[in-house]
Amino acid sequence: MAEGRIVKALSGFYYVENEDGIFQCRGRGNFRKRKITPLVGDRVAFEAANKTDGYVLDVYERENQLVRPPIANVEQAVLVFSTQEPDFSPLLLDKFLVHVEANEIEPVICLSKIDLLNEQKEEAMNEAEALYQSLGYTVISTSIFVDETIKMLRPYLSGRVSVFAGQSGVGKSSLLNALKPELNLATNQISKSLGRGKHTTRHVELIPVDGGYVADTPGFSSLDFEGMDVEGLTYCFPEMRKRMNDCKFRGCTHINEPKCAVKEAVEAGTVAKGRYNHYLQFAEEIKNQKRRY
Ligand SMILES: Nc1nc2c(ncn2[C@@H]2O[C@H](COP(=O)(O)OP(=O)(O)OP(=O)(O)O)[C@@H](O)[C@H]2O)c(=O)[nH]1
Ligand SMILES: [Zn+2]
Repeated sequence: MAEGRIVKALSGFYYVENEDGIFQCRGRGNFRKRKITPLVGDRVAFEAANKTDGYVLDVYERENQLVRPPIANVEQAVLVFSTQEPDFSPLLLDKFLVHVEANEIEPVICLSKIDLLNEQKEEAMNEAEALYQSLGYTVISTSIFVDETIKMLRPYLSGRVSVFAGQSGVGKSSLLNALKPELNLATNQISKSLGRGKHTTRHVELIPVDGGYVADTPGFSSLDFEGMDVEGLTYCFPEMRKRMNDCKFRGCTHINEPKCAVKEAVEAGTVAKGRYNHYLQFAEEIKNQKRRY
């Protein structure tokens, strides 16, 4: 018996990679009966029939699982946010960070298209960079036209499974192409709709990049707060997590409670007001979601 990782699933085959190569495998082991669907990213036990084919026998327990796209065991999300075209959105970045934290995935914030910066914008981006770094997040600034910035990103991809995430047009495919030119992914909206088209179903594939794997499809295609409560939301903000024992009440949601350390820190300016306001907005969204069900 051997072990490996599913890097592609297509037409009933699982492509399992390990140090001996890639094996085209069928599932064996009553997966349907056991209600297990092997996913791309799964670590599996398999039996090689020869040097190229085999059978998946068992799926190891998952660290996590994204739904759209379906990928298991994602360790890192590269959150791509362009400084311009489209404009940087702190609200959306905070939303992505919450989703990443909730899934126990390590975020890397990538501020893209820095070649488009003007002086005024540059100042705002430097402030954003300082804020997110102060929260403990890794922030990298990139431009596909500046090789050194792409080089900065490479070490973060090594030895782990990553997805790129971020709104349309921020340059996710362009970055992947810059990291691995032979990928030749279509970039920009127009060439994409002419190319693969809407009606071709895409499969997810893990691509080896710099000693790690990157999904060829962006992660986190939906950002609703389904399944999250407000207390869970507080844990997705590092500045609140850090202060959770400082509030008067256990399980403080930092909204209306008296003697709240988070609200005091916002007043004192040691917790960013913008982040706190986003928190309030997400908490409201969660409450409204509950009311609907
Ligand atoms: N100036 C500049 N333009 C860039 C950069 N990266 C990407 N672009 C351009 O931004 C546009 C969108 O890039 P894509 O890579 O298709 O963006 P995406 O995030 O993959 O978009 P979706 O697939 O729609 O989610 C393209 O026209 C790219 O050429 C950059 O670093 N600098
Ligand atoms: Zn509090």
